[in-house]
Amino acid sequence: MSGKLQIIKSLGVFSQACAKRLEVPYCSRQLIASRLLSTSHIVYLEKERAVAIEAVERASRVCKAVFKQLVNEETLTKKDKSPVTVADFSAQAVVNSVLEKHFPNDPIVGEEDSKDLQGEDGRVLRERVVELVNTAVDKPMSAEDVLCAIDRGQYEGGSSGRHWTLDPIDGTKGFLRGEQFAVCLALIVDGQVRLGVVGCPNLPFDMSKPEGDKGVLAVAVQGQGAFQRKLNADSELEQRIMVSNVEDACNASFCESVEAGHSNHSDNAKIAELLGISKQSVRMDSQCKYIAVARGDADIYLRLPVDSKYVEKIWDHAAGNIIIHEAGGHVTDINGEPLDFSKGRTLSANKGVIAANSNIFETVLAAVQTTLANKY
Ligand SMILES: Nc1ncnc2c1ncn2[C@@H]1O[C@H](COP(=O)(O)O)[C@@H](OP(=O)(O)O)[C@H]1O
Ligand SMILES: [Mg+2]
Ligand SMILES: [Mg+2]
Ligand SMILES: [Mg+2]
Repeated sequence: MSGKLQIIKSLGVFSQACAKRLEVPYCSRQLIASRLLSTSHIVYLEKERAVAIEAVERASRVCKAVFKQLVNEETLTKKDKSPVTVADFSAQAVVNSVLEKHFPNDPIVGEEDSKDLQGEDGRVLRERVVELVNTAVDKPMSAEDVLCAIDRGQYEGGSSGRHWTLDPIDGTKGFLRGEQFAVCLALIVDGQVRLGVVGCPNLPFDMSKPEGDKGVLAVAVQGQGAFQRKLNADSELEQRIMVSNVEDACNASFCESVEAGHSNHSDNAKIAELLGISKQSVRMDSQCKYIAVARGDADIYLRLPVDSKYVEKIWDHAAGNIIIHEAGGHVTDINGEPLDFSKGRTLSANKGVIAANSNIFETVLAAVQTTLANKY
């Protein structure tokens, strides 16, 4: 099939799928299609999008099941890190085996590895993980299969070809507290993030109804906008999400990590003061912060370095990064540089992260640079 024919064929399916999501009338669909035909960088990842959603939904179910058991056994405050580790490993095995089934040649940069599950020392943990994984996959997996699936995440990443990056539970501490955490999966092609899916099991679907339905799945493909749907719901209906349109930074609200060790709360506060922000920051774990900005619940996400040594990991930012961009916002590091996902497993070319709606981004960046002048 010629390149052009392939594009047209893809667009046919794209507009059907897109129309389902957007619920736009046919004439608007034609407009979308003609706009896409006139651009030179059409990215069409319908299968990848569907598979990534399935993988994230399955893994999110496993995480919720682990948490329910913790609560039921009243072990949440007593246990050490191992229950989380069980969920982390299980979620990574589930996502990686879904990816392997559909894209056997795609390498994966995943946060976890199977070291702690090996040998006699890892037996108890391993058995628990194998049991959990088998509640979430179609074909039974042996212990060896599970360890292998986890270790498919050892890819070194880089600037050429395509690979996935996975954070099976982002916001481990939030997960343990029963607060926000996220299952985050992204596809990187030639160093650029092209697709991101973030499952947020504890995030209210509608922030104006904090006690209402919880569980959000946010998804974006480059050039196709950002959407949210209910996580693990019967309906696949999607709503387009957009960043806020706040124009004056002093009216903005910002979010930051709960953990002061992950983002510098005192520098964040100085920046807020410089911008004339009077609203209290919203503290939240995980890439749920990116989703909060992408759908306008908050206007700014600040992740300022705590020390000069820490290097951010690609799985902590890839999915959130594309969702913000596709929702109409901006993301850079503290120097105004785009996050560079082509350097391997880490964001070694970047320091810190700033995300905001496009209206106020430059003002926020200027305040960050004034506050941090020569610090890093
Ligand atoms: N010193 C540090 N600075 C910034 N991020 C850090 C950090 N130490 C750990 N992290 C990362 O912060 C992530 C959580 O971010 P947040 O505070 O926004 O919830 C962790 O992801 P995991 O929970 O997946 O391990 C971890 O990768
Ligand atoms: Mg993480
Ligand atoms: Mg993690
Ligand atoms: Mg971790």
